[in-house]
Amino acid sequence: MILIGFMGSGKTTIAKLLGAHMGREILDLDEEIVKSSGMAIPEIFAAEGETGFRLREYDVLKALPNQHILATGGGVVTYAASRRLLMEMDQPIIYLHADFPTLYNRIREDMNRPLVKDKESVKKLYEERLDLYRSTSTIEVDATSTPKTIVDQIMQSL
Ligand SMILES: Nc1ncnc2c1ncn2[C@@H]1O[C@H](COP(=O)(O)OP(=O)(O)OP(=O)(O)O)[C@@H](O)[C@H]1O
Ligand SMILES: O=C(O)C1=C[C@@H](O)[C@@H](O)[C@H](O)C1
Ligand SMILES: [Mg+2]
Repeated sequence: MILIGFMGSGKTTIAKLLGAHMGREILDLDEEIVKSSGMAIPEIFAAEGETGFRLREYDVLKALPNQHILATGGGVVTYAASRRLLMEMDQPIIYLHADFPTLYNRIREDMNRPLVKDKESVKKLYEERLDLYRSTSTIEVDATSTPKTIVDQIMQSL
């Protein structure tokens, strides 16, 4: 199972709960990138730009085992080759959808997300990505409810 969605939609949070609920291992793509590069995400962006980060993200994704619950990074759908890899994994792809104000409130204070600068630019990213999340996913859930409700909704939709 693969979780996609904008920053703050709860991919990491929900993957942990789902993993515990289903007794399955979880992997977090952002964490795997940090492990394999030995750099924090803001450091990768500073040294190599978003382009370098997307290439690393693709390489790590390509090497991951398929049977885990995978929490992706918020921008993985913006790189066509990574999007294709996700779709080829032949797993349910769950899109955690929330409105922009809810997401912005969750991520505004977190310095670990280099693409979160001024509110308008984050909103633009959100709008540009909506169609990508929808066309990449097989299931869409409402990510504004409580984590437990979201997990229940995902379990029912499988
Ligand atoms: N359903 C929810 N209700 C309330 N708060 C939530 C919910 N899901 C996540 N959060 C909170 O929102 C913040 C971001 O969550 P999380 O890190 O899981 O998002 P993410 O989708 O993995 O983000 P990123 O793309 O940056 O990795 C955290 O502080 C988390 O506790
Ligand atoms: O939305 C994005 O483009 C990103 C989201 C995070 O999960 C990280 O993958 C990184 O900060 C980029
Ligand atoms: Mg995350």
